[in-house]
Amino acid sequence: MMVLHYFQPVRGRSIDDSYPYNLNNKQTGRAPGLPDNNLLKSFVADKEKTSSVAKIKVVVRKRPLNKKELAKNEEDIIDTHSNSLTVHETKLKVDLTEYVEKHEFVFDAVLNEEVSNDEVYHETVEPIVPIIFQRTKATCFAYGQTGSGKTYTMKPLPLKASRDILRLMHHTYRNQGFQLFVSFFEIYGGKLYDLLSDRKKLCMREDGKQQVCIVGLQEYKVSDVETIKDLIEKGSATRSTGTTGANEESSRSHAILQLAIKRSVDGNESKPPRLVGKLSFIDLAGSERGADTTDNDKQTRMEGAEINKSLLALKECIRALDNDKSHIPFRGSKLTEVLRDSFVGNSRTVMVSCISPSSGSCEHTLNTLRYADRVKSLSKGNTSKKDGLSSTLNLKESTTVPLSSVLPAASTFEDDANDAWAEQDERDDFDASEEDSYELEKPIWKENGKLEPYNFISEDKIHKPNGQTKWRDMPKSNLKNSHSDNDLNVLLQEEEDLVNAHRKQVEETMNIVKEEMNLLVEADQPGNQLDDYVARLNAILSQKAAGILQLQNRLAHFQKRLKEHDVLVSSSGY
Ligand SMILES: Nc1ncnc2c1ncn2[C@@H]1O[C@H](COP(=O)(O)OP(=O)(O)OP(=O)(O)O)[C@@H](O)[C@H]1O
Repeated sequence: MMVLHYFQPVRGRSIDDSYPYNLNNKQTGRAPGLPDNNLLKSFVADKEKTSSVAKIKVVVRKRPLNKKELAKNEEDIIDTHSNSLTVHETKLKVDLTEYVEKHEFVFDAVLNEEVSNDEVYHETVEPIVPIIFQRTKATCFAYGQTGSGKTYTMKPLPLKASRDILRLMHHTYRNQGFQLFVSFFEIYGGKLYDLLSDRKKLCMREDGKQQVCIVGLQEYKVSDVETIKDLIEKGSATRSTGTTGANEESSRSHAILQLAIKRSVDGNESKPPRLVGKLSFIDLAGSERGADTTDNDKQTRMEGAEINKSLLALKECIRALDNDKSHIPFRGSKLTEVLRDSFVGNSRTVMVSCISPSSGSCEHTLNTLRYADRVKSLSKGNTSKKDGLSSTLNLKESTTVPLSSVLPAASTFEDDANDAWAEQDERDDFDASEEDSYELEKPIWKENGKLEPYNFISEDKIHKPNGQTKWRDMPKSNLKNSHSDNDLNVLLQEEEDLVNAHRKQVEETMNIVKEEMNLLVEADQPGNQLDDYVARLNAILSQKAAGILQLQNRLAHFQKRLKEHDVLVSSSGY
């Protein structure tokens, strides 16, 4: 079956389609660092252009074939066009002759192996930098199998973004009290560690408005690019890496680097500055690492299971949004709790799907592209068109809904916009009778050096409320939530097990078919033993039937579990 995917991009912007804020625009002839202020001002003032930045943008990046792949004579099976690509998958017919199945995908942008990291930045993050000053939270994350180029793609982006943020602060927004803060942490084995503070363990708390706060996370106030570079290098060196078959420097954790823009209230520097906007960069652990569960090493197996869980939870959140569910299971994993901001309110999300071009990675590449397709379909106002032969993994057009309209009581952009500068006051409205509430610690606020850790909330100084912001532990004790979320975790694992069992069954079927073909060839030979033929055919048919029955049972069990989960979720009031 030929699987065709026809999607129209929400907004297709070619590499050269410059907009007023293009600090490095060769066509303007201006040196980098000398932006055209009039153009910048008009751009920033122009709300329409700001809102034209797509809510979810999905970009695919294909890397070149690496030495290992070339040595194995693996072929490049991906053709890229301006914003579409074709995967040429080699398959076997029943008579064992080869044929090529073409899979076509269309995304907001497709970047081929010749595209530089500068161009990746231009296409992905550069358009969202100015709107961070407009009370927006934006997230950029890379997704893809181990060794597909996620880290290679993500690593340069924060530095480029902070360079542009600082330029805006020093030119367009000069003397307006904006400050830039950097933090960097990782999620490893379901736990959070501060990469800028000797991997100090962190914990998450949530306020009454479901705003997630990472307790103990060090934020550094920065005012120059060199310092940011040092911080990024320090954090990256601290990150957990290991070796997989595909990549010697494989990421075993999800790394999250955040650039927060804050502003002092009424120019009063003694008060803690308030958050204006935030840009988060997430380098996800390899999606294929989750499948590393057969590894002999227990540690690696556990890591694989954890990564699996978080990537499945991410998929589940996307599916819940897609299916118009009122309950979005953000609490399925630490990753989705952290990513929550990316999906609610006035947020922008850029997903870069990294793919390997090699024939040996075809299955993983198709999985990555289907995942990207799914995320793309969530885009507000998406006008996806699909061929009648679309894969079942594609989404129904009618299910495309604005993300903010399906979310629970998380704060919306409208809330923020109405009272952005009074965010602190809003938090004070949190019900003081809540148990486990905490006071916001006064910031450790020094101006004597260029690198200033700004400890938003220090774990060891948390104490009971006396009128300031209250925080509480992530509501594990909330039976209603924890019940359905624990159940969800089990369900996520069962879903993955089902898909793996299905995959295995298909592989077994292929082997059986080969055996059958041989048997038929032998049956046509003169002097063939009929008894032997009958016995072997019998065995083959029994093996086929047993495989199908086993998969049917597993499927029936999973369907039952899905129903139970839905009942549980609806009975818990979501
Ligand atoms: N577009 C590219 N151009 C040139 N080399 C690339 C490109 N993308 C990736 N590479 C190289 O491929 C290798 C694997 O890339 P990378 O470490 O970024 O993969 P990854 O997806 O982050 O893997 P993991 O999930 O295991 O951490 C690296 O040596 C990197 O330099």
